[in-house]
Amino acid sequence: MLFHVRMDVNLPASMPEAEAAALKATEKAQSQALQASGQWRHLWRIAGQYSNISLFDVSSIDELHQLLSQLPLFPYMKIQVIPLCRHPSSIREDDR
Ligand SMILES: O=C(O)C[C@H]1C=CC(=O)O1
Repeated sequence: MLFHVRMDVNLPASMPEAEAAALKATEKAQSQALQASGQWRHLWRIAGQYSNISLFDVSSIDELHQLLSQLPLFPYMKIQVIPLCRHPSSIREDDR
């Protein structure tokens, strides 16, 4: 199942820089492991914002929730999820 996910990150201004840097480093490692596993299929930065657009390929909405809620930055993100299904006119075999 494919999901389009938008994540907007909002770290509190009061968070010490070292704590923010550690959170971002852990998040990066976790996101790269999920990309390597194929569950986090694409990751793009939204230009000019501390936000990303991602494509997740998981077997259920519960798996997606589990995965997103375990991200280190989860407490500081607003997340929007759009479920995707195959478009009948798509020529891409992996669009499912
Ligand atoms: O930077 C972000 O958009 C938030 C998050 C997603 C991947 C990652 O490394 O951090």
